[in-house]
Amino acid sequence: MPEITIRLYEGRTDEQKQEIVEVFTRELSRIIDREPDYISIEFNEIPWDENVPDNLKSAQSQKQGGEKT
Ligand SMILES: O=C(O)/C=C/C=C(\O)C(=O)O
Repeated sequence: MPEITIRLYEGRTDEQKQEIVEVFTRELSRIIDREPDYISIEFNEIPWDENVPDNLKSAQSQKQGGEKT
């Protein structure tokens, strides 16, 4: 079965992951002409390191700030 494994930093939102699943499933299905039900997407969430992007750091700060109020 076609399977995609995506490495992502921890902290990506459920909405982002859902969109990734929808887009990658749709596009792989289209490209290989295979029903979407056969396609599997796995997320491999990795700890932050020195390369974590600023937009993810900002999103986490805003989220934590929002949780405190
Ligand atoms: O380098 C990796 O294996 C993974 C990187 C992940 C990101 O860049 C991200 O989640 O933005």
